[in-house]
Amino acid sequence: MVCKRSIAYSSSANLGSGFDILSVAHDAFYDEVEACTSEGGLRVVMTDNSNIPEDPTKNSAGFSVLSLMKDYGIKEGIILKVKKGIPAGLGLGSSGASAAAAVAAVNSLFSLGLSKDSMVKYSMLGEGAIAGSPHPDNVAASIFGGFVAVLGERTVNLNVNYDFKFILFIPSIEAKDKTKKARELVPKTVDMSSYVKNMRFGFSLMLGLERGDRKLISNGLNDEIVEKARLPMFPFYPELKKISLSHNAIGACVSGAGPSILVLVDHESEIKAIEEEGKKLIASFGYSAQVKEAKIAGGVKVE
Ligand SMILES: Nc1ncnc2c1ncn2[C@@H]1O[C@H](COP(=O)(O)OP(=O)(O)O)[C@@H](O)[C@H]1O
Ligand SMILES: N[C@@H](CCOP(=O)(O)O)C(=O)O
Repeated sequence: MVCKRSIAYSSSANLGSGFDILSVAHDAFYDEVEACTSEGGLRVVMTDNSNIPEDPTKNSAGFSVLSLMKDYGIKEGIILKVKKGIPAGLGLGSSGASAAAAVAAVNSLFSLGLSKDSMVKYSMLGEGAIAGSPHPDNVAASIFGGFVAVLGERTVNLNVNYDFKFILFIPSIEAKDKTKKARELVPKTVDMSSYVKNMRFGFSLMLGLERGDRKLISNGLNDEIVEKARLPMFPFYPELKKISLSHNAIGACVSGAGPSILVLVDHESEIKAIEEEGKKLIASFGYSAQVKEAKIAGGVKVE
């Protein structure tokens, strides 16, 4: 039996107006996957007591590897041992990280020579299997690391020239098939005024990161379309954003499809006040919340 072990970090996708395009990997949590050769077929073993399905067609890691095995004619059996470190269903790219780690481990186990873009392609198929439609942003961040923009079949890392860190508010809201449901709320058409506003936000964020311009980053962390359509899933978000900005956060946005909220802070921000008042606000809506500080993380690592 030959094995390869990989780890992939959590991520926050969309980053305001970058729905299915922008994402960032952070060191808040990570998943581990060990891929070992074995007897015929593919087996997925969840090595913790998470209630995540072990049926490979219903597991983001399993589905991605099944697609890889088919396309590369891999006849040998594989066992995927998935150790979840990223809580599922909370907007932290949990399903995406498992898929990314699994694809990277199998790529190394069979020396397939996949490019990072190819690993994104296969990992996002796993996302599609559980969220109803494949979205590449979480997996791209887990694979490439840092801030990424998924531009079709190619993912590009954004240059970041500003020193900040993240506060993640992680409410304990259980919602089965959360991202699938959230994606059903996204409008099929948008009006030109919202489209133009969102393009402005997206360009502002990317240019702000590149130029190290705090005001541009702050202006970029907004969204007129998807966050608004999904607001019932995280009703505390508008007030939480106001509190964060009142204590000089750089900006705040929904982490992926939520319910977690990502706040960017720096040396000018009153971090403790943001954390304490934000937690109190979420509690006033009837939810407890974990508050976790994090920094930008690197890409998937294979031992
Ligand atoms: N390997 C996996 N890791 C995490 N969730 C998985 C995995 N495979 C399937 N799932 C399912 O995907 C859902 C969580 O993914 P999703 O709704 O996209 O939320 P998030 O990506 O924010 O964790 C859960 O219903 C979970 O059972
Ligand atoms: N672009 C996707 C991102 C989903 O992120 P997750 O961490 O909530 O799975 C979407 O917004 O649907």
